[in-house]
Amino acid sequence: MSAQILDGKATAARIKADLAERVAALKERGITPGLGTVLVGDDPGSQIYVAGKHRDCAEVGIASIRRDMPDNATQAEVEEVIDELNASPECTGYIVQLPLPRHLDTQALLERMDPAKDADGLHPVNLGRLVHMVDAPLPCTPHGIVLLLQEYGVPTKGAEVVVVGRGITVGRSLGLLLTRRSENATVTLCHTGTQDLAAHTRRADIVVAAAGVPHLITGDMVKPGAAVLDVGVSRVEGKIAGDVAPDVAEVAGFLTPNPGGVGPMTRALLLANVVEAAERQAAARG
Ligand SMILES: Nc1nc2c(c(=O)[nH]1)N[C@@H](CN(C=O)c1ccc(C(=O)N[C@@H](CCC(=O)O)C(=O)O)cc1)CN2
Repeated sequence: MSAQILDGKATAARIKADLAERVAALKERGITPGLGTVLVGDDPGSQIYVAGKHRDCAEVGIASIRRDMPDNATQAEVEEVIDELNASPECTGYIVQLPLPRHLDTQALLERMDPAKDADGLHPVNLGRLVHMVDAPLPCTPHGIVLLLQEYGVPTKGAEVVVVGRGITVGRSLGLLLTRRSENATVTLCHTGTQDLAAHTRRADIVVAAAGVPHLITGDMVKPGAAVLDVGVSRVEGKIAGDVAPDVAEVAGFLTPNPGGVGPMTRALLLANVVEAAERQAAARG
């Protein structure tokens, strides 16, 4: 048996085609959505992701605003850029690319952002809204995962989901999304303190691996027929290695490729947050 591929690239292309139409409609009303990115330092992965985000913007007609800063940028310098984007009428929404260099206070910078311009859905106000099940921009990777499961008819209602990794961009936020009444999954969040990871993953209908540990999830840790989503990205000898080992394809029922699975969905859902923010601003204008 070989798993059915959950094709994030193809699904993201459909989402982007729909967004391009919505952007065209906004432009007819004189509104051009703009995405800002704040990138500090020269982390190779972050450089690739930010470049991809701006390529996507060009594809759907969203204006790009890039603020690249050196690795030794100070907290005050990054705060100044955040203040500028908060005030900029051209910037509908923006992101601070993570991770930031260690000398910067990530939490303070995220909190300084205008929550109405938080295109990542990672501002504490927006995460708080998600906890309260109130409308807010959703974190991009978790949202992309939920849509990818829906696209391929993988049921979440009543499903046992094991998420490996408790980071805010994926694991913790995904737990919030999947336990909404609309998804109704039962979620176990595993992390470095989990005693017997395999005992959890073997029970799961859906496994989401977001630990950043190459080939952490192996075929013997997966229930036959389960859906396995590989979020982890490690660069080993210049090549991408996911958290999921190749032998999982022989056991799983559904599997995301990596690259080409969750990554493109993350980028598409970022654009969706920008377009939705622009539509909200247009509605407020009347
Ligand atoms: N502010 C944020 N920082 C980070 C986030 C995030 O959602 N917001 N998530 C990750 C990285 N990430 C988004 O920025 C991201 C990861 C992967 C991809 C992607 O398209 N990957 C491609 C492969 C690209 C390559 O490495 O060659 C794929 O999977 O096909 C996009 C965005 C951490 N930081």
